Parts: sequence; structure tokens; C-alpha cells
Amino acid sequence: MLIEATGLGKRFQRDWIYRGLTRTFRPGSATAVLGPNGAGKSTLLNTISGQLLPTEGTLTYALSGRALAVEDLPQHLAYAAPYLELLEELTLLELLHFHTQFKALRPGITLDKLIGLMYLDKARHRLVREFSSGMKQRLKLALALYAQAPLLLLDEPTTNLDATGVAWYQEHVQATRAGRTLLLSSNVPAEYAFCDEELLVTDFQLVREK
Ligand SMILES: Nc1ncnc2c1ncn2[C@@H]1O[C@H](COP(=O)(O)OP(=O)(O)OP(=O)(O)O)[C@@H](O)[C@H]1O
Repeated sequence: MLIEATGLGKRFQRDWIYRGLTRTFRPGSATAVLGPNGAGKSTLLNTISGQLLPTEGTLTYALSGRALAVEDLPQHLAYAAPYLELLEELTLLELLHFHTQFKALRPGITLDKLIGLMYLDKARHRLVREFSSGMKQRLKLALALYAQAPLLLLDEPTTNLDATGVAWYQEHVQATRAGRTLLLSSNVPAEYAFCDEELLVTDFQLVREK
């Protein structure tokens, strides 16, 4: 997906979080969105995903050369973030059945295959509520990485993952990123070392309204 941000700015009450952001995000690119805690990384991802309206500037989206309205973005978007909840009252298998009604998996990926890729075979009939935080994070990531969606947004993807989990993430993000537009917010080099572009949110905080 081709995304053009032009003069993008977001303000909460009187505080500008970022301003004057002009940037093109191209299919096949992976952009690390960087900055300290509270810099505005999640706010930027939420704006690009269409969940937050920009205060000023424009965002345009195109798929295979055809303009895409922001209202139609959700079906083409996969998003994993600590603040996006899983349906924890379902078992793993129930959750996967429910989720994939709305968001198809990539060709060749069945529910069984996805469960195997997550190393959650023994947990298929367990309630997600009972999963460890690392198991929940692997599930969130797998649902995003293996969704059939040309735009992939990952907010702090290795949250709650141990060293094995981080290696798992690195393997699967590489296996699924080809051709997609990927934006990844992070403070952890192990999460974003493979990215070919970086965007430092603090570069867009010079203009503040007092
Ligand atoms: N809905 C909101 N209303 C008001 N202020 C908000 C809202 N959401 C975020 N903010 C503020 O915007 C700023 C940027 O927050 P954001 O979560 O985007 O930062 P971040 O770079 O993702 O931080 P972290 O690394 O801690 O996750 C913070 O000062 C935060 O308090």
C-alpha cells in the first residue's frame, strides 16, 4: 500500500504531538518509528491506521494504483499493539475462527498451521485469558503477521517476549514482510534492526503552540 502523509499534525488539547510530517511510505518498505516514551509513536500509528483523525494535513492511501478511502482501510490493515485487546473469553481455536471471519489469513495458512507456527498446539482448547503475557503477544503478532493485509502496523512488537520469543518474532516478521508496507514503533533495536527506513517522531516536534 502506498501512503502519502502531507503536512501531517496531531494535537491533543493544546499540545502538538507532531507537526509538519511529510513522508511517503511505499509497498515493500519497513519504517521504524522511533522516539522516547511519550514522543508520539503510537499516536502516529493510530493516525495512519485511521483510528485518530489528524488535526491538520492529509493522508492518502492507494492499493495497486487505485485510491483507497480511509473508511475502507480496516480490511486492508493488520495491527498489533499492547493496547489492542484479544477476546480473552474464547479458547484459542474459537478466537481464531472468530477473528478470521473478518480478517482472512494469507494464502496457504490454515488455522492448524498458524497454531503450529505459534507453538501453541497444546493450548488450542485453552481460554486465552489463561495464557501467559508472552503467549498472548505471540498470538497478537501471528494474527497480524499472517493476516492477508498489505498494511502492517506493529507497536512495540516484542513487548512481553523472552529471548526465544524475540527470535520467533524476527523470523516471522522477515517471512511475512515482502511486498507489504510496514511501520513499526519501537525503542528496542532488536525489534527494528531489519527496517530500511527510520522516522524519528521528535524531528516533528519543533513547532509547539503555547
Ligand atoms: N487520547 C489522548 N488524549 C490526550 N493526550 C494523549 C492521548 N493519547 C496520547 N496522548 C499523549 O500524547 C503523547 C504521545 O503519546 P504516545 O502514546 O503516542 O507516545 P509513544 O511515543 O507511543 O510512547 P511510549 O513509547 O511510551 O509507548 C503523550 O504525551 C500522551 O500523554
